[in-house]
Formats: sequence, C-alpha cells, structure tokens
Amino acid sequence: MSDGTINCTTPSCPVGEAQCPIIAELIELRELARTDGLTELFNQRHFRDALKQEMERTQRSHNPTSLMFVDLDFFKSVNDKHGHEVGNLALKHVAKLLIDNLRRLDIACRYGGEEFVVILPGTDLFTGRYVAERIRMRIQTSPVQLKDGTLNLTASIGLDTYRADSTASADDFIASTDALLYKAKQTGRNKVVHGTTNFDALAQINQDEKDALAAAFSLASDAQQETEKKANKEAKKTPKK
Ligand SMILES: Nc1nc2c(ncn2[C@@H]2O[C@H](COP(=O)(O)OP(=O)(O)OP(=O)(O)O)[C@@H](O)[C@H]2O)c(=O)[nH]1
Repeated sequence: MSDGTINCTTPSCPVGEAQCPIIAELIELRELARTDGLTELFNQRHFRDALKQEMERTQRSHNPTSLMFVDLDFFKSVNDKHGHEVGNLALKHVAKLLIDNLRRLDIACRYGGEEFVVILPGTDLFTGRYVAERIRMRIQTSPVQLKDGTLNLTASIGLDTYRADSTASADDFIASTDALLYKAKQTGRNKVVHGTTNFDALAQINQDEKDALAAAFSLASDAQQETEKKANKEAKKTPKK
C-alpha cells in the first residue's frame, strides 16, 4: 500500500475487489483523513503534502506555483455578535465561494480556524494577483444569507509565488506567504498583499490578457473606493458620543 493504492487480491476475500466493504471503508477513511469536517475542503495535512508535490512539479516543469493565505477579517466579532453556528455557516459560505471561483486544479484547503489556503499550480505572481483580487472581491460582495438578514464579510490575503530558481522549502514558502497576510492585516485588512513582482511573468501572457487583467484590477479598485465612500458616509451619519 506504500504507493497509495489498495489491493485486495487475496483469494480469501469473499466479495472480490469491486464490492469489498473493507476497501470501500478504507477509501472513505482515507478521504476523511484529508478533509476538513466543517467545510469539506482539504485539511492542513493534505495541504502540506500537496504543496510539496506542486513545488517539486515547479522544479521539474519550470511552471511557477502560487500560494494564497485567505483570512477572514474580525471573525471573532461575527461569533460574538451572531453566535458560533452563524460563524460556522460563514465559514462554509466562504469555502463554497473559493470552490466556485477557482479552477478545478487549484487546491483550496482550510488551514485552521477562519484561515484558508489555496495552492494555484502553474500560476505566476501576476495571474495570482488577479485570482486573489477576484476572491477578495467575491467575499466582499457576497453576503451570507441569514434568517433575519445578511452578514457581510471581508478577507485579507497574502500571496506569494514559488519559481524553479527558488531555494525555499515548503515551510519557508508557507512562512513568507503568511507574513504577507500579516502585512495585509496590519495595513488595513480587506486587501491583497503579494510578494515581489516578477516582471518576467508578464512576458508569459499576451496583450489581450494583460488588458483584461488591468480592467479587472481597475474594477476591483473602483469597488473598493465605492465601499470606502459608503463607510465614510455611514460614519458621518452616526452621531459622535
Ligand atoms: N464559528 C467558528 N468560529 C471559529 C472556528 N475556528 C475558529 N473560530 C473563531 O475565529 C475567531 C478568530 O479570531 P481572531 O484570531 O481574533 O481573528 P479575527 O477576529 O478574525 O481578527 P483578524 O484576523 O485580526 O481580522 C475566534 O473567535 C475563533 O473562535 C470555527 O470552526 N467555527
């Protein structure tokens, strides 16, 4: 079983490989061991294995791997104000947004608590920024539907890219991306902070793609300004004590 496959070839197996209940149970257990029970995303254990695998792939193929840390802002106050059940609902909601807004080959995981990680195979920093900005915007503009209203969420995102010329270990890559998330938290939240731009990456996409990305960034920044304007208006309306 060392290569991950389960064989049931012993003659004593009464039901045969296809319907063996023990095999079915083993497969289910293996699935459970790498899945987060609440959100059904992959868990941290699977994340670490998958990240190492993608970094090895980068070394072989020279295709970069990007990594995003996505952490919900002020989540403690969601639990405090609405209760743990609503907090759980919000976590499931964000997990679904991640799945709905990523490619099938991207690997979305719950890292722990209100923190998610996404591995973006074959993705350079420039494209990673676009994906991260799209995820940030989706979270901001998709409130959780509650019985008695809606709940708005925002997230801070750290983004970094591993390239074939990098000597970082998986732990280094995780630490550098987490540090960028920390910077996003420290500098205002609801934003993407990324590693150093690799301008070579720009050569990998054509002008149409560059224009589409530029338009998406400008849209994101317009939406951000609009939200800030609304928040300022609300703040002005609230009488000072
Ligand atoms: N409902 C729910 N809450 C959780 C779960 N795991 C962690 N939390 C809560 O997430 C909150 C995280 O709080 P903090 O680490 O203070 O972070 P924060 O309030 O999001 O603040 P910033 O990250 O600095 O914006 C805590 O209140 C945890 O109890 C969970 O599985 N379900």
